[in-house]
Amino acid sequence: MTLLLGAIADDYTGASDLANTFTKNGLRTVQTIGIPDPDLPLPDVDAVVVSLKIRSVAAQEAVSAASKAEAWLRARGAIHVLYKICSTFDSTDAGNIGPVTDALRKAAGGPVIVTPAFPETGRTVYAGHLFVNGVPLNESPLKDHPLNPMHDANLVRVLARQSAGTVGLIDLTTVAGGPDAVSARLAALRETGVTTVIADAVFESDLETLGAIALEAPLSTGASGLGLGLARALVRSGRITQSAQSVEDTIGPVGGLAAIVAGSCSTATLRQLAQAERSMPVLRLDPEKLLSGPDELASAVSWAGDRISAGPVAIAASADPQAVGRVQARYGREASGHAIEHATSAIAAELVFRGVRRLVVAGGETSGAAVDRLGIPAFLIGPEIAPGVPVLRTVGNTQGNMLLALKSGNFGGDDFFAAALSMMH
Ligand SMILES: Nc1ncnc2c1ncn2[C@@H]1O[C@H](COP(=O)(O)OP(=O)(O)O)[C@@H](O)[C@H]1O
Ligand SMILES: O=C(O)[C@@H](O)C(=O)COP(=O)(O)O
Repeated sequence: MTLLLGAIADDYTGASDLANTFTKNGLRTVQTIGIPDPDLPLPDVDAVVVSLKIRSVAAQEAVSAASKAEAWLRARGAIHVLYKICSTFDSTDAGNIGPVTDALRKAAGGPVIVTPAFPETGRTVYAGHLFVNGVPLNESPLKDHPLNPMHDANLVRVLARQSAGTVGLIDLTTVAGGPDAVSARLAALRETGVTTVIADAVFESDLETLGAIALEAPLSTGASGLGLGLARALVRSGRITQSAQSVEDTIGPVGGLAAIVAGSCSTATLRQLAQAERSMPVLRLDPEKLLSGPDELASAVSWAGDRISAGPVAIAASADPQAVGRVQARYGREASGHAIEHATSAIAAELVFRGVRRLVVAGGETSGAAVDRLGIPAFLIGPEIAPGVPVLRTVGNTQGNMLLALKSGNFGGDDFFAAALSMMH
């Protein structure tokens, strides 16, 4: 397999978001789960997004996994590698955006452009500060994230705390000045020893400028907005010779039963579950019971078994910040997160065992755990359900063709679940 653009995503929902962006912008793209087995039958593509589950692991583990993925992508011809992070910069002072970018930039030089801007979903960066739907990051729902609550909107500061290098800023005026202005600013920052730059971006045109400059370097770090800029720059460069196949042709119906499993506690997911309750059976798991033994899991599977042949069902661990806080106070943040991911992934696997072939999973970590448990090695990218969330078709899994949607916690409108199921046949 040869490719032009490589990406390493720090979680699986983020990977499907980026793969969707690449596809929409003209690149034939496949999403792999980790480094694929050499025997896995993958189509010819322009871009591969290697999905890792490294957003919330120890920094050294993240660096090691990302470095191996980068070596694999470069060995297959990637002229540029994008380290795909969350558009809400999900991380802690221990990492992992800084440590992974530092490790990958060692071979790549710098300064490396970093921007989580993704205007289509309301993520903009101005004066180095991240806004989520017009609200500073630290005032947005991300302040209550169960694993990485974000308390500082100043990304230069946030990245500096988790980076061994020196972090600078390319401001919006410079970006609006176009590629030459950005290049000149990068050269000036390089002279002063800056290794990594947060780049402002408010409009897609800003990301086109940044993508064009980033593509001239071996590495960048960002969300789907930067992915859009890179993809468009690559298409403009004339190096993409075949048009991306119509996404509807890529997938096709799979039949089977349908279900939703949710572990995301994001505001958007909570609203979507409330809306789903009006049209389908929704089981709210009791996290305390989930954490204290196998009974809650078994009764969830039996609840679904009684209903699922009549139509889609949803099973959710999701809870509001107060309830999440109570669980975390009792069991610890990481321990409760992992235990609930374990439970939701076990439920997803049981549902698939009972005939579910169309599965929507809400939550990044939740999706990672479920996809790993199902042993899915790769996905083809189908039509977009909502910005950042495509229909995915499995490749190389033992259960036969399945359709999945991996929904990032904060993505999708209130009717997302019904919209997703209506596109997955
Ligand atoms: N009721 C709950 N109490 C505490 N933690 C929970 C609860 N429900 C889910 N979680 C955990 O919260 C985390 C949500 O993260 P994730 O799946 O990445 O969602 P998002 O995409 O919204 O960030 C997971 O680790 C999940 O297991
Ligand atoms: O960039 C984004 O916002 C998404 O692609 C993403 O990574 C979201 O992560 P989760 O909300 O944890 O799914």
